[in-house]
Amino acid sequence: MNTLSPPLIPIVCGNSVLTEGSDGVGRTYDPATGKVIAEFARAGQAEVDQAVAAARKAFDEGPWRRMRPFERGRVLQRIADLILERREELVRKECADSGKPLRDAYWEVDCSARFFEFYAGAADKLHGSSIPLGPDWSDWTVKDPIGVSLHIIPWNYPFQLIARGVAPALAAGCAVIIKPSAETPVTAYEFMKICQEAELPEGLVNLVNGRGSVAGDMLARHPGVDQITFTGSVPTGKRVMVAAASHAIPCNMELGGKSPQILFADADLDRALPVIAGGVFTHCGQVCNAGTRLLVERSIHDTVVEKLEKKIAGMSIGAGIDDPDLGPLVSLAHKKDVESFYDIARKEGELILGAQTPKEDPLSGGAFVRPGLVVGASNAARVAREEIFGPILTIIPFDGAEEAARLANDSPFGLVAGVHTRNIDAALAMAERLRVGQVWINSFAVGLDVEFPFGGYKLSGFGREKGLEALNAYQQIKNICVHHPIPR
Ligand SMILES: NC(=O)C1=CN([C@@H]2O[C@H](COP(=O)(O)OP(=O)(O)OC[C@H]3O[C@@H](n4cnc5c(N)ncnc54)[C@H](O)[C@@H]3O)[C@@H](O)[C@H]2O)C=CC1
Repeated sequence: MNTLSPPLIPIVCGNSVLTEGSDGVGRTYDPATGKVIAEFARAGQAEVDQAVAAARKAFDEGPWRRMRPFERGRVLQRIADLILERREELVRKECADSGKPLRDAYWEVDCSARFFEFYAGAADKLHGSSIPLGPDWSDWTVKDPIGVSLHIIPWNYPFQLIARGVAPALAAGCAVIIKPSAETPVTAYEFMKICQEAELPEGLVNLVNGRGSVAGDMLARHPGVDQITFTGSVPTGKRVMVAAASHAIPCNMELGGKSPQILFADADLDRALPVIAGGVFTHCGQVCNAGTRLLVERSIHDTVVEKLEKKIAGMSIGAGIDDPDLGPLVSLAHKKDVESFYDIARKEGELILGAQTPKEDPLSGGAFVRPGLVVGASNAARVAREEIFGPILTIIPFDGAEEAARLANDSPFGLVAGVHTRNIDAALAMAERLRVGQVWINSFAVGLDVEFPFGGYKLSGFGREKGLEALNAYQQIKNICVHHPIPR
């Protein structure tokens, strides 16, 4: 055996582990070094059909949805425990595959365990309601699992986004198929091993690796799939919606954003600026809810730019495993896309720092970029409207709350927003006006945050993940109405 060959990640359909797929073999790279870390079997129609058949059988004939809900909860709790037992191994694998700094990978794995804990506790609390129709009638609702749920996962949080969707789907009684990003398939297979160890029924969770435009599209169109949860870009999300429409199934869409952080002059800058920087530079800006549009009250604009410039000039850049401030981007292809925005920024305003990585730079072999600030660009500029998915913060001044609200809402997206001020009345008034799915006041995307609903307005998508609201995507409501006249 050649011990130097990279490991091969299979497709898993029920109990069948397929090391070959009809769409050939893909490779995944460590973005810090450009080295291949694993190969994976790419699914075509045959494997997609097999995975859907396994999931269908598990849902239609298997024990899962007939189990008592608390027993389903116990299995989910076992998955949470196994994730925490394997924490170190998962963190290292995620670091190497996605490039994220060590502390972000710890967050990702811990958060994933929290999703399973949270929905373990929710499994036996999926109540219906009773509806009063008057004497001689009884009417109530029950919540049925929706069926086979497809999870199309992006590359930025490959493990956590599996947990975010799969945990509520399983709690609700569904069977699932996971389609990881071809950029980051490594920890999805680790998740399958955990499911096996937790003794999930055969076929309840299936793994289909492959290209989005091939395996992803085939899965989304497959008549055996009942629901889709998608996280990724707007153009791909629209393609998935068309595929879902071809067989009239519902989908949950989480499509990213260009989230505003509104900084009033009365804010405590020592508290606010680290939060603002964390909101944009975490995982090198490759976060759907990154706060990449900073709206600053004009009187403090120059001070804020100066302080942020100082902060980002001192940021360390390196391989995720060394836990730098900024790891590499996910791939060299994505680096090229992000770097194109440095040129756009120079045309639309002034780019502070953020130069392209020079050829002689020791980091130039990996997908590294330098963080940048853009000033002097308007809210209509591409750097203020498009999701760059890199470490670039666009800073725009405003005069008064009216203008701040107008600028914040003048975006095709509406995922989250941050408001930084000492005046809680002003913050709450602003929160009311913002057309976004979530408002952070004097904070931004902190904690393991599995408890509250998350999702966007406008192009950021629809449907809600996380919290108890997420369960709605995986259940359908059945109404039962009984006429039973009682002799009186
Ligand atoms: N909102 C978010 O959290 C994310 C947003 N993005 C944005 O998307 C941009 C491009 O990144 P990509 O990885 O190319 O994202 P993408 O949106 O193309 O891919 C997301 C997932 O969809 C799958 N996919 C692709 N085409 C498909 C199709 N026709 N049918 C079914 N599934 C399909 C991919 O294989 C992957 O698993 C990024 O630069 C970023 O702006 C990327 C990742 C996460």
